[in-house]
Amino acid sequence: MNQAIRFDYSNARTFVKPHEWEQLAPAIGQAHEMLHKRTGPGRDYLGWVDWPERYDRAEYERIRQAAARISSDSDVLLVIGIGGSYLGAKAVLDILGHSFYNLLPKSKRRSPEIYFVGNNISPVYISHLMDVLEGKDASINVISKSGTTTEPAIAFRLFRNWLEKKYGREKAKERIYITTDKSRGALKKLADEEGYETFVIPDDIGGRYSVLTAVGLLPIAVSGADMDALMQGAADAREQYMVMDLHENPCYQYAAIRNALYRKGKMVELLVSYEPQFRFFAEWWKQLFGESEGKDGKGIFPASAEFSADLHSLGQYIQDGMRHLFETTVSVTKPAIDMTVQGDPDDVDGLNFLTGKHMGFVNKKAFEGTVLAHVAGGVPNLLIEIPEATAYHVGGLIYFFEKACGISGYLLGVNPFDQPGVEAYKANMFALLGKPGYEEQKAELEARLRDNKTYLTVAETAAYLELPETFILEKISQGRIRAVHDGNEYLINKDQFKHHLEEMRKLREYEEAARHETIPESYDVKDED
Ligand SMILES: O=P(O)(O)OC[C@H]1O[C@](O)(CO)[C@@H](O)[C@@H]1O
Repeated sequence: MNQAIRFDYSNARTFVKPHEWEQLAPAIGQAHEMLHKRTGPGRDYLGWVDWPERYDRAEYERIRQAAARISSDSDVLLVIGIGGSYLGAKAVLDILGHSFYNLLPKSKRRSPEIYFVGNNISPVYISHLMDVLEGKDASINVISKSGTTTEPAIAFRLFRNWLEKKYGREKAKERIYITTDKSRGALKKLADEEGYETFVIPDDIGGRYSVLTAVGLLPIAVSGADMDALMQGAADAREQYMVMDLHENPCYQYAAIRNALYRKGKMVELLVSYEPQFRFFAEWWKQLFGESEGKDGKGIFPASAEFSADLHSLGQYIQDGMRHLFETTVSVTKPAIDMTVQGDPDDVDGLNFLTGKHMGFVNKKAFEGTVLAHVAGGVPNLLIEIPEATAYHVGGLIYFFEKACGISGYLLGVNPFDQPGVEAYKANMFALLGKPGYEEQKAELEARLRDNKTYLTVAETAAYLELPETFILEKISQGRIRAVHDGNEYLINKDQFKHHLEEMRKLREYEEAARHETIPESYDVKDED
C-alpha cells in the first residue's frame, strides 16, 4: 500500500519565487546524502531512518504480550516520562482513541484508563492523579533513556511506593514495566536488581525520534490501537520518502519550503489542526522540530494552534500582527465520525442556512475561509493532509515529519540530533537544589538570585544615585555593575554602590568643610573593610 499523504504548498507559492525554490534542490540532495550515508553531524542517532523495517520483532511480540497483561490486570496504566519519552505515545493515543477515553464506562472502553505523569514537577497534578487511582488496580510504564531525568524519577519514586504499599513489594514488581537503555543507566540497573520487565530504547535513536520504538509502542498497544498498521504506515512512508528528487518527494518539499520561508524572515511556524484530537500531535511535533533545529542561534520557532478555537484568541494576531509567521495545517480528509447541524424553529442565531449540513463540511469551509484570509494577510500556508485518521496514516505522518525534520536541520546547518541547550536549566536546577557536585554553581547562582532582587539597569542606577559624571558604568551581568572611578574598579550591586557613594559624599563634604575650616564634630570617616 502507498501512503497518500498530500502536501500542498500552493498557498505559499507567492511568497517564494521559483528560483529560490530551485536553488534549494542541490542542498536537499546534500542533506539526503548526509542522512542516508550517515556522514552528517549526529550520524550516530540515525537509527530511526530504517527503524520501521528493522525493528526487533521479538521485542515487539513482548510488547504485545505485556500490553495484554496490563489490560487484563489493571484498570489504569500510568505512563511516566517526559519530552520524547511520552509525547509521541500521547499524540497517537489521542488521535486514534476516543476524545474522552479515560471517562468512558468500562463496557465501552477497549483499554485501561491511561494517564501520563512525570512530565512536570507539580505536586498538585500528582496528588490529583493519586485521587483518581483510589480503589483501582494499576500498572506503571516508566520511560526514560537516561533513567535520571528529574521529573519522571520523582514521579516513579512516588508511584512505585504507592504500588508497593497496595500490593506488597513482590506483587508490585509484576506491575512495573521499564523502557530504558539496553545496558546502561540507573533504571536499567534497578530493573535488573528488582526483576522488572524491561524494553529497550535503542542507542541510536534519540528521545524525540523514539515514538515507534517500545517508548511509544507499549502505551499505544495498551490503548488497543493497531500497532501493526502504525508500523506498516511508517514503513511505507520510509520507502516513499527515500527518493532524492525534490520534485518527487513531498517530505523534502516541506523541508525545503519551510527553509525558504525562514530565510525570508518567517521565523515562526504554527502547526494548525481543526481537530482537537491533534493537540498532542502538535506538542510532539514542537519537540521534534524545536529540539532539532533551535540551536547555534538559529531555527524556526515551532508553535501550534487549534482551530477554530484559537481563531477566537490568536486569530487577530495571525491575521494582522507581526508578519513573521507561516502556517502548516495538518488535516484529515474524512473525519472518523460526522454529524449534521440541527435546524431551529426560531432561528435565533441565524444559522438555519446550515441545517442538515455535515459538521465536517462546515469545518472544512472554516479551514478554506481561514487559509484565504491568512494568505491575503501575508501568512504563507502549507497543507499536509491524510485521508483518514487511521493508525496506518498516523504512522506515515510520524515518519513524514521525522524525515522532514532531519533534512530540514541539515539544510539549516545544525546538528539536528543533539540537544545541548536543554542542559542549561537542568544544571541550574540541580545546583539550586543542592545536588552534590554542584556546590560552586550553587553559590554563584544564589548570588545572582540575590542580586536580581536589587537589580536596576545601568542608566537607572546612575539616575537613582545621581552619579557624578566621573563614574564609568557598565553592566557586566544580571544585577552586577562595574563602576570605575578615579582609577578604582568596583564590582557592585545597587546597595553596595549606594554605600560607596554615601561615603564619597561624606568625603566631599569633609573636604569642602576643611576648606572653610568648619568640620562638623559629628563627622567620622569610616574605614572600609
Ligand atoms: O528519556 P529521558 O532520558 O528521561 O529524557 C527525556 C527527554 O529529555 C531530553 O533528553 C531533553 O529534554 C529529551 O530529548 C528527551 O525526550
